[in-house]
Amino acid sequence: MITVAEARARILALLTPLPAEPVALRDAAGRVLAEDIVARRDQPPFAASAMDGYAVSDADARPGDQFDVIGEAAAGAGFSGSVTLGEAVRIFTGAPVPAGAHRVVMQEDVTRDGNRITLTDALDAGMNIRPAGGDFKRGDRITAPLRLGPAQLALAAAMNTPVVQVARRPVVAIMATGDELVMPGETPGPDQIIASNSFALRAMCEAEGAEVRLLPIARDTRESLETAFDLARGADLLLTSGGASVGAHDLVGPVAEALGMERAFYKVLMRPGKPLMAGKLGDMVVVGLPGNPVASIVCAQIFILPALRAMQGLSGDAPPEDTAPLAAPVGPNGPREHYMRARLGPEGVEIFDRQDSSLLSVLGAANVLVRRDPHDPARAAGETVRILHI
Ligand SMILES: Nc1nc2c(c(=O)[nH]1)N[C@H]1C(S)=C(S)[C@@H](COP(=O)(O)OP(=O)(O)OC[C@H]3O[C@@H](n4cnc5c(N)ncnc54)[C@H](O)[C@@H]3O)O[C@H]1N2
Ligand code: MOO
Repeated sequence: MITVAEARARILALLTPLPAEPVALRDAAGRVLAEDIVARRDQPPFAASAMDGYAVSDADARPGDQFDVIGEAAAGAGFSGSVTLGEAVRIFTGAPVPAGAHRVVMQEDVTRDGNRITLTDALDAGMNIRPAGGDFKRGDRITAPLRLGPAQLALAAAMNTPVVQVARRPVVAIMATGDELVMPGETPGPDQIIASNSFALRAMCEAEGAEVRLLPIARDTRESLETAFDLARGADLLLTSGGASVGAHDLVGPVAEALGMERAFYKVLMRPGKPLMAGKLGDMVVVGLPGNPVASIVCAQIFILPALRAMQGLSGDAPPEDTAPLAAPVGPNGPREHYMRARLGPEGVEIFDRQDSSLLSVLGAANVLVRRDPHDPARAAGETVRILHI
């Protein structure tokens, strides 16, 4: 059996980075930038007022000083003349500061009588003027690769970029397998349960930028699995769940290999997730996730999310970790790297007693996974452990 790190490296080695495509900025939220965005202008393009008030030329005006208001500068409609000593221009936030003005006095600091204003308060240290190019300058860049969040989208817009080059979305086909499965809302037979894994997998993949195709449930027969593999054609990545173990009905690996899949590995030294399998079928990467719900979700967290990031040009490294003190002691770990369901609270991290990989209720109550090395010894309360936020 290979280690988790080795399995992740082998999956990454199967992947091909996705090509770039142009996308309208309004549709680019969450997409991964494939080419730098270059600012086409300075921001602000002119020295701009930071306040509603009066632009004056005397930067050192004192209480009692008076000015004649000679015009107005609004956002979008500046004042074309210039300001000299003893003069003021009524100005609003975002308006270009007129030539000759060196300070904007807040309107709260003056009284106005007709076209004459009198400074009533001592001036602030700041001039209330945003210099031209103070935010960014023409030629400044948003550097790829980078996932475009709200701040980056607004920055790209301000840089006057209507279209961006982003990595194509990975197309992920998800195939649940098993005679025991029916979809939520259907009526299960006496020996059946409701399929749940695809819902978590779909949500996780979509949150990572993928376009997901949910395939019909494949039954535990060669024919049904072959049909489902056929329906997966064209996907960049196929995720199967279930049928990965060693039972007589666990046919996913054998069918995939009969169809031509080259296997990269089968079985990983981890818990949950031991019967993980990966390979390549034509251009499609196939990852066979274990059927146990928690195992499939933990494997997606540890292997699939990094893979999707790597396909889009981001790092395929292990998910980021944090540390936290244990709220209660925990026994020694076995021979596999263990991802234990736990809850991080003010008292530290509480590892749940029940760690069976079928328990979705326990996973649902968890907000972290505690990652423990193989044969990690028993740990006392207060000792620091590594956690992954989920
Ligand atoms: N003799 C051995 N038996 C098992 C081993 C082993 O090493 N030797 N490994 C165990 C481990 S660990 C796991 S994990 C499971 C994985 O088995 P499969 O991937 O073949 O999964 P299934 O048998 O199809 O299902 C396991 C379990 O999960 C339920 N399931 C499956 N798919 C779904 C779904 N889409 N939604 C909800 N629940 C699902 C299924 O009904 C089973 O209860 O094998 C162990 N056995
Ligand atoms: O290791 Mo299996 O993936 O727990 O239940």
